[in-house]
Amino acid sequence: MPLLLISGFPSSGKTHRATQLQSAFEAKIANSTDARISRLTVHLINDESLGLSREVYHSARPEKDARAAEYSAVKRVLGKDAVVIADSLNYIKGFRYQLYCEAKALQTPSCVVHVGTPEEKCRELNNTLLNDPSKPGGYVEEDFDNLVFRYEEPNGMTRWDSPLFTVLYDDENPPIDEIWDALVGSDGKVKVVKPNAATVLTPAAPSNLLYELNKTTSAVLATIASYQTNHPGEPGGKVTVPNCSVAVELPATTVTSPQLQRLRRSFVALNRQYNLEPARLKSLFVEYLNDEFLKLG
Ligand SMILES: Nc1ncnc2c1ncn2[C@@H]1O[C@H](COP(=O)(O)OP(=O)(O)OP(=O)(O)O)[C@@H](O)[C@H]1O
Repeated sequence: MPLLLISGFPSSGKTHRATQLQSAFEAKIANSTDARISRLTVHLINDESLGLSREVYHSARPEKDARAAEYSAVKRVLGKDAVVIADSLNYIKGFRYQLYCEAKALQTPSCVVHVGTPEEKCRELNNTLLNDPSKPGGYVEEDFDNLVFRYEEPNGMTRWDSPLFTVLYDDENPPIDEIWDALVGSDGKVKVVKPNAATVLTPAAPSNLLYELNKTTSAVLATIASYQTNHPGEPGGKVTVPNCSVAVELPATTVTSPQLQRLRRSFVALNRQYNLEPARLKSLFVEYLNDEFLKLG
């Protein structure tokens, strides 16, 4: 069932918002006369529920393990009659993308709540937590700075970060009804997301998937390179890709070959674990590029 991803700076108030949403959702479920809704439960997954300390963010390996723990915890409950609130930093775009794919593969909606507390306020809250051993949380300064530096802000223009709700520190409550509507639907209609051919998980990944991913994405880059060669000094433009229903929409700024290669590599890394339909690879990559180009302007 639906997935709500919370994302925000360290000590920004993510758990504060997650518990507000959890209580509000539980009240809606308790008051519903629709059996499809009244059987739902709300699962809050965060560092506390997973027994993780903030120290995991001090070095790469434990942090990676912590993310893997969150990922499996979300996956474990996602298919059940549950509304899952993933209340963690969720600061890496690729990680949010993977969770989005998990939800989509189960034909269930997802959305992102960005806790938009400014950095200086987060620092103040963080210092208060550090000085109060009776409360959980608080990051040592070096980890706090590092996490803020690496934070990849959600972008509502991308499919995996939308719908996106931003909650400011002074907002008394998040937009609960709108979020509920995005996840569960109004008027007792439980939402079902149309599966995307690309994200339906099939039992066994084709063994040549990595080969196909590399071949297809390289072919798309070759088409873009040839377009750029034929249109020197002209950024922007629409590139028709052979045998693909979607065209590449180049941004107004010039995209260099290393930039394109970087995007290609991240697409391959993100998707190599999914059993993607080879026929959909090309359009999926083009859609991914277009999403990324939108950010370049
Ligand atoms: N909007 C707010 N209004 C009042 N208090 C808040 C608000 N946001 C956060 N706080 C307080 O700030 C502290 C940190 O909040 P919280 O634990 O929710 O942050 P977090 O983002 O979940 O932290 P972490 O990054 O460690 O998971 C808590 O004491 C919380 O009560």
